[in-house]
Amino acid sequence: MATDSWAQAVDEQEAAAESIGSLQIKEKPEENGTAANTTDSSSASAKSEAEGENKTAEEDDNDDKAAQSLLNKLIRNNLVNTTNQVEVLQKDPNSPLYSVKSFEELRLKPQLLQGVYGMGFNRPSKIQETALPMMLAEPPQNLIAQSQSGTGKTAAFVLAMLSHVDPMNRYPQCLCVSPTYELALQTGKVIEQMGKHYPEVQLVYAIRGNKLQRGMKLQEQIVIGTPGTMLDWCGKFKFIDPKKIRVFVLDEADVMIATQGHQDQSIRIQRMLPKNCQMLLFSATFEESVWNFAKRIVPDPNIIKLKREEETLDTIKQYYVLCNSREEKFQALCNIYGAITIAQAMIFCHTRKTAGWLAGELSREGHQVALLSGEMQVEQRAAVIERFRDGKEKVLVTTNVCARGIDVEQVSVVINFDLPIDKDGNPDNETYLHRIGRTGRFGKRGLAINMVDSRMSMNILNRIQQHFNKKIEKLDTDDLDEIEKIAS
Ligand SMILES: Nc1ncnc2c1ncn2[C@@H]1O[C@H](COP(=O)(O)OP(=O)(O)OP(=O)(O)O)[C@@H](O)[C@H]1O
Repeated sequence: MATDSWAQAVDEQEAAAESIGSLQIKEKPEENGTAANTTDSSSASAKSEAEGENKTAEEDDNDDKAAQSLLNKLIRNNLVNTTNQVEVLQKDPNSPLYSVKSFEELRLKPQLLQGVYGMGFNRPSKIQETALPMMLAEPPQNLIAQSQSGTGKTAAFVLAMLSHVDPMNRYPQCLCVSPTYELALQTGKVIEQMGKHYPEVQLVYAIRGNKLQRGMKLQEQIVIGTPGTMLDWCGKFKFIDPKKIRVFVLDEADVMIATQGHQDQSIRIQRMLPKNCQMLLFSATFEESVWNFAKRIVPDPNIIKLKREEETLDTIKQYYVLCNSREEKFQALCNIYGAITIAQAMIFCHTRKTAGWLAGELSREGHQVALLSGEMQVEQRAAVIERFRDGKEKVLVTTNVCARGIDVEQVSVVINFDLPIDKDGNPDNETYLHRIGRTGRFGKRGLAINMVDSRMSMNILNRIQQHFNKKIEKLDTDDLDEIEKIAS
């Protein structure tokens, strides 16, 4: 069912490689802080400089306190969820959490129903209600599915894998590939929780550092991992017999396709799978060229696609703060620090270098922050995420390595210290959506605050607004009335 057209599409794509720019490797950004971080003599900058000169230090201090207290209020108000907010949303046909069906009507195995209810889920979300019948149909059908961040995609494909496994067979039957180590671990946890009452089904992690003895054959039915290790386990080490795989899931499928290394590895795995293996591709975003490529590699797919205006979640309020330089952004961040630590916050930087610098400066100011970036050892990264998830750290400074999938319910604020841009300096709309989607999980409210420090970054912000056709309001921390209005 799966392999031929994927391979063919890849060959075609390789032949046409030069013309498909968006499917080429996205290099790790180097310190470009550069364009975005250097001061620009924009009129906005000049205005705020002039205003700054007219203030005494004492007035500045008062402004900071007032701004901070109002921001606190704003964040608190955004955080307050009525207890039945999710239930209300699930009855609103316009909400991505809406469903007409119950989990029982989705005909899940009793052990899985127990797992679902054990996790505190009452009703399926829209993507769960729509995708599950397609994924559980006989004969199995392929699916490419898009749904907003935090709307339950992981739970949907985890339920599909658990439903398809034959627990009597002691060998891998489902493979799930994630782009990062952290995400693979997190998805594994969901499988463990959801499969809690189905102990015959076992899971193993194909991730760096999980060393197996040569020659051994895995007995676990589900393998979750990152593409490189998964490929080695299927090919080089033969721990997995790929011919016995019935379900192949690509989580964050667009990045798996758009990043050359991941794409090559995923394709090489996919080429080893049987023709009737079910392919499931999930993401919150699919850029047009990636979408077209996905449709060519997945035979006869069912498709669930969002309209552009549906991609952003209304539950996440978006603002920007105007500054003059990187130092001013840092100062603005210090001013609102008290407010963002009411719950938990993630601060995104464009490069590892900026993230390291920012975490260092915040620590020097006496703020407790955690840092997570790509050059850290994977075990260190897992430990940082765990501490953050447990609420031991309130603020996580990071890069795009954490932009996708990470699900920490208490995150109420996302700050884009640097706006997301691609290697050509254009807005990276998909990454923007994934980053702000770290807040507002499953109907929770969230705040996204974008720090703008130059004419160039203002231009990027405007293009992001145009792309999603969604206004990003200015957050003027000097304007008490305005903030009161937002807060109410
Ligand atoms: N039916 C449900 N009822 C209540 N909570 C749910 C339900 N489905 C999922 N959740 C919870 O909602 C949160 C977000 O779900 P999940 O991580 O599956 O979203 P996602 O769509 O995969 O997000 P992302 O696009 O960021 O990867 C999780 O904490 C999950 O436990």
